[in-house]
Amino acid sequence: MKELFRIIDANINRASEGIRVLEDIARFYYNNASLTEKLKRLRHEIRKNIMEYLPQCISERNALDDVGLPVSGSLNVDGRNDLFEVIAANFKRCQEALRVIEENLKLLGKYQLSKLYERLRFECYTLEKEYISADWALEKRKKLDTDIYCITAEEYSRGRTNIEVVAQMIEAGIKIIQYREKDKKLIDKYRECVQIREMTQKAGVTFIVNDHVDLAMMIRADGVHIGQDDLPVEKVRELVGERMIIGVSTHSPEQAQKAVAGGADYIGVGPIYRTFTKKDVCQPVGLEYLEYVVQNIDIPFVAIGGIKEHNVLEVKRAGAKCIAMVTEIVGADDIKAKIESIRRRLTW
Ligand SMILES: Cc1ncc(COP(=O)(O)OP(=O)(O)O)c(N)n1
Ligand SMILES: Cc1ncsc1CCOP(=O)(O)O
Ligand SMILES: [Mg+2]
Repeated sequence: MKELFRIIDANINRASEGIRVLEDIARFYYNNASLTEKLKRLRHEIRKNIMEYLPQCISERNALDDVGLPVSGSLNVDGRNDLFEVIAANFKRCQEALRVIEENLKLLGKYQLSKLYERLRFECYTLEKEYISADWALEKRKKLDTDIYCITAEEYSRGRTNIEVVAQMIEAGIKIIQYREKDKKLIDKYRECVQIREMTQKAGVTFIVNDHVDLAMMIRADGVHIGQDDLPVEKVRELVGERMIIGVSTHSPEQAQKAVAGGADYIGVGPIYRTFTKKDVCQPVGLEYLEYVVQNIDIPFVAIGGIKEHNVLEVKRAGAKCIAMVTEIVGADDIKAKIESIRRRLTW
């Protein structure tokens, strides 16, 4: 039975290390004092309660002869490159370890202590929920909290590539960029999106891909924008998961309500004015529909369609906080100067 202490020892370490990873992300990445404190308390509880058996645990420890070591070294199970995956994996690691401790304490006849580790495991489930909600709140909601939503369109970019245009948008301090290209081959869109993902990631800019859910997922975009003729938002949500932003184009109150009910994170509201940028565009919806959205819809929205420097203030005064422009920006002589000029006007 003394081998059971070896199992308990390994799992106390596993659980504490998992919590430590989560604690440091909460502390240094999210600056979340409340979660940091709760995780620290949990980590101390995990270690403190086994103290009386620490001598047995240590004497059974034999890391060098661990038959599991070569196996875990040869499995490629740690290829995580997303913070969310790291968080999810470490909660699982900790919960599994606590379960193992619990079962082995039972085998040793230590029922009271086993119950205590069961309680710690349940605390861990609750903390996971709190942690992930805090993570989403930070990662998702802030992303539409910006004035100008930029959208690419190489055919109107005066010979500049999308990459050059995006670089200038980023330099001008734009915080959200959508990749929208209608006529390129999918493989070319993919290659451009890979580059733009890298540029936006480095600059802390939110990156949305228009139309292609698969492409958005593949390049780890922050979100995807879909139209009325695309797949239903509920189904897109099932595919992309909770972390990705979903934007939905709307042209009427009914469509807005449906998008909200379906779980959209934001809606596009437009076309406000006449536009020639979109080939299959519907009639302008005018400021009237925008005003309906301002008063009745409580998710973020972006006004779009025919918006230029000369009419942007009117759109803002009708209640739009976030305004999308395609040709006015990508077609400008000097993109940075144009953005600065629009921003000055928005402060009038
Ligand atoms: C922010 C934003 N709003 C609306 C649209 C238009 O989307 P959709 O109706 O699917 O038309 P296309 O852009 O795909 O032609 C958008 N892209 N972005
Ligand atoms: C994509 C889209 N959706 C509604 S209008 C529009 C195009 C807007 O382009 P512009 O800002 O050049 O009028
Ligand atoms: Mg579309």
